[in-house]
Amino acid sequence: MEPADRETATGLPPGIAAAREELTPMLSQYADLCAAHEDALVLFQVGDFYEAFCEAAETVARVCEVTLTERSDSTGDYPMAGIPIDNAAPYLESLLDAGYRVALGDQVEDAEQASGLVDRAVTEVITPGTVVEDDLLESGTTNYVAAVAADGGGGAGGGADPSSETVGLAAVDVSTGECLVTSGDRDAVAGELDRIAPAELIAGPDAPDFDPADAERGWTTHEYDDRAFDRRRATERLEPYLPAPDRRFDADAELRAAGAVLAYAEYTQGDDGPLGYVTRVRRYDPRDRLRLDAAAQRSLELFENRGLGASDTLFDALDETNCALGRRCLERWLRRPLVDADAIRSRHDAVGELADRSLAREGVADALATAYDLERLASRVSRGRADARDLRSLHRTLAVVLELKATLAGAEGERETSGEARASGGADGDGSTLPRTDHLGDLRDRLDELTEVRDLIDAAIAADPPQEITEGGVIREGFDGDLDDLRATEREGREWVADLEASERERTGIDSLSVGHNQVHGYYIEVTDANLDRVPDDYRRRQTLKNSERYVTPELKEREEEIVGAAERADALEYELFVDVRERVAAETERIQGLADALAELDALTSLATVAVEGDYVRPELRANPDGGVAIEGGRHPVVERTEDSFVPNDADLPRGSVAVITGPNMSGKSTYMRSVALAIVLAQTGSFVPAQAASLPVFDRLFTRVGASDDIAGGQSTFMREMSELTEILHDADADSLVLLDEVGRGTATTDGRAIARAAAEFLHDELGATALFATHYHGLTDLAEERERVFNLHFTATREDGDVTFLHRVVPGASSSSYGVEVAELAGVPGPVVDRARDLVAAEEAERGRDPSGPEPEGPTDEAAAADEGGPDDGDRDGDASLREFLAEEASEQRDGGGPAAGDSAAETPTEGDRAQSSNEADGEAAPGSSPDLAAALRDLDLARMTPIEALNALHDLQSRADDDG
Ligand SMILES: Nc1ncnc2c1ncn2[C@@H]1O[C@H](COP(=O)(O)OP(=O)(O)OP(=O)(O)O)[C@@H](O)[C@H]1O
Repeated sequence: MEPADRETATGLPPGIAAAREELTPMLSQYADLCAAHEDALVLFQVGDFYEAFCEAAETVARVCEVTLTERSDSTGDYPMAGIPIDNAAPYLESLLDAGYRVALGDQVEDAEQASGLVDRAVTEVITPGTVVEDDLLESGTTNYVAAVAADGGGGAGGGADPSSETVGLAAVDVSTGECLVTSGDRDAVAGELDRIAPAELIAGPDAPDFDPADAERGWTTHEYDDRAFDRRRATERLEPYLPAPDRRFDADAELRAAGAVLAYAEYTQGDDGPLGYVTRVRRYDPRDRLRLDAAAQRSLELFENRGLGASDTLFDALDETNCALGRRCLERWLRRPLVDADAIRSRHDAVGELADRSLAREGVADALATAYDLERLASRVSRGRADARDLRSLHRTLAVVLELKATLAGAEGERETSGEARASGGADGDGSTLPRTDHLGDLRDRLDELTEVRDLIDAAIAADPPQEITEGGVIREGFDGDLDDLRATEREGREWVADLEASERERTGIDSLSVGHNQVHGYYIEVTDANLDRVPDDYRRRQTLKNSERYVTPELKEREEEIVGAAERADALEYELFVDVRERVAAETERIQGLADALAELDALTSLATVAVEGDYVRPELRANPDGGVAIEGGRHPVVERTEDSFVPNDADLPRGSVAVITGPNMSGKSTYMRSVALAIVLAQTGSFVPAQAASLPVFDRLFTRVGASDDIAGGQSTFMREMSELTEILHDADADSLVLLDEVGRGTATTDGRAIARAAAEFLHDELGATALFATHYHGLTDLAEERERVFNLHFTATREDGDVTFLHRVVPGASSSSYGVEVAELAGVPGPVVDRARDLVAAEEAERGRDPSGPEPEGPTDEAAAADEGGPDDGDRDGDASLREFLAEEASEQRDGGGPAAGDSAAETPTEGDRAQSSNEADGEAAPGSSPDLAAALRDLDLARMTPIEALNALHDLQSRADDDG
């Protein structure tokens, strides 16, 4: 959106401002609301429509694709555009998507009762982070608005020392009332923001810049009234939410962020005072959870998958939840796996119990599937936005609680027998009652039946009420005596009218006489012209039609007034009674939210149990010894196994603090293997079972991943620089309680530099940090680290060649790979024979060159040769120089990127230039083969392999092949 466009559409549109003095009272009211909401586009209720005027109208017409019309009054003509209130959601969504905040200027008094201009006020400001409308929200995901504030150190322009700075972060989900508060240094808070993934971020005056320049961060950032971040104001703001707020937080920055985010939330909800349903303002410490930053979440494809289908994520593999509450809970759990071993075991207990007892599990799942979104219902009730149908939904969900309790019910004695059942293997068939574990037992206790609320709704609200709450039919008969009397009067009156036709026909002898009703004249008696002579004296003419006359009688008039009066009073009374019932339910918001939490957890656990059973997962044993490592038997990748016909399980045995260097051909399964190990950790610490035959796992505090540049391209932003800054972060922050995954680190630069960086990083991880690490690499020279370092060992993947076909076994085996198979893989992919032959020659030439000229581009050093000698594999020469086709070309490409000059770190004097290299190769080759025509060779050299995805590389090879065919 153009800034100019935003300026004229939000706040007071210039066209209205220009005419401000002459405006009619209604447009003047519009102008006032616009002026009070400078950062929002005001939609102004006029009857059944939301209207906007002048420049704002133009924006609404364009964004919502509605017609731009004109409003003309005595003061002039104004462009106008409107959207129907009944079906506003899709239009509001378009405005939000276009980056607008929308203030709803609603009529706040009954138009019929208003004397003069109807009063209007902004009842809600809809913003991406604070929407509460179900139509605009995804049911299974949380929607946070967050605020950041900073104490000490350097703020945005402060220039002081950022290391002494504490950044406070508060996030609130306005649709459910959840509010989280934490603090840390800049990086920690940036990590938390990635985890929370707010839809909107508001920044305090001194907050560091967390602008999502990085396209992967989806939130919009904007400034909000600085005063909201003031310590005193924030304290006052927080008082209704939690007593003595200044003693509840660890840092002023937390308190100020929390005060500001709630001020903003209140503002968007119409500035009507504290939000009664925000009852759970919780402070947390990020260190109490497994820390997974955005890079780890992304590369492990927890919630997003760029390569495969969008639904091929870990979350999708785990999501067998039955209701929106459970889905959001599971998402929260997966974003913040636990680090407390007892808490993890407790979840495993519950999952195990639910997994063991299929009938009970299915019973729980079926019951939960009928539960409504209690959290959002509770917040609607509390905000006074719930209608009678919402209360009925609440009632139905409370009935589910009874069912669940019955399913989970366990007599006290049964818990004792459960110990025996588990000890004896626990396979007790089914039909036995849950719960046997403390965790499920506690959950059952937390399932608050809320009997009073259920009974109240049942007694008060009609079984199938209309959506509208002002037009009657909402309150059940028998709930209120006065209402019943009024409805009886109305009913009797209508019955009297219904009988009137028959009695008047009899009295007058007019068989065609009829009784009817219309909006304008009310009840009438209609007589055709042919019978007018028989009309009695007490009939008063009301209306003359073409062939008939309509009459009333004094009694009919009286009855009509009685009926209308009773109906109006009954409707008004119903509304009052409804509001009263809603307020009484709202008084129990906290209990309803407590129940919602319990249902959500139960659903998440049931989902994990279902996945465990259906996916053949095993309960991981948590290492009691804090120094224990990872031991997985027959581990699988939970997402890849769903897309591969035959997934090959692999073992993993990683002592604590060890570094596994993993080599093997492209596509052999290195990345998949490393991720399987990391995902087992994430799953286990989330409380899930893991896809393996057996697993014994430690509890890690942090999980870091760094995947090669080509695997992580996001909108062209992946650069070697970024790769290095992520590596820096890992080397800075990882420790003995971290699991680190490094996938082809260093491949975004020249080979010499890349392998040097990879080696140095591996050494540092091992020597200085003691982190447990998996390190996949094509730099075979790295494998000799195993000889030099105590806790470094090699693993590799192999391929077999049979009848010219290479088959990837996807099986991990100890030791270093003997070949990178780069050229073979190229051949397999269909690269033309002459290109493959030429590549082999180039490999050989490079090795020969290194052998001849010790001052040439840096070989791996003596350690490489030692390893090669030890290994004695079939392709020892390969290992020495990392001379796969791919790397050679990558080196070429990176040199070319650097302007055709020597790669960084190489000696300028001794590195051949691009031209030299091409020439010498041609000379070495003698006659140019068809495939090595200068064009083709140049095209091959031009390929920027370090920046290509495998598919792009294959396509490029395909093109080259076609060209070679043409040449040939
Ligand atoms: N254990 C396995 N069982 C079956 N198929 C597997 C297994 N591991 C990997 N694969 C398949 O092989 C493909 C390539 O695996 P992966 O990306 O892990 O290879 P890689 O060795 O990391 O490749 P590169 O070095 O090119 O990055 C996967 O997409 C998957 O389809």
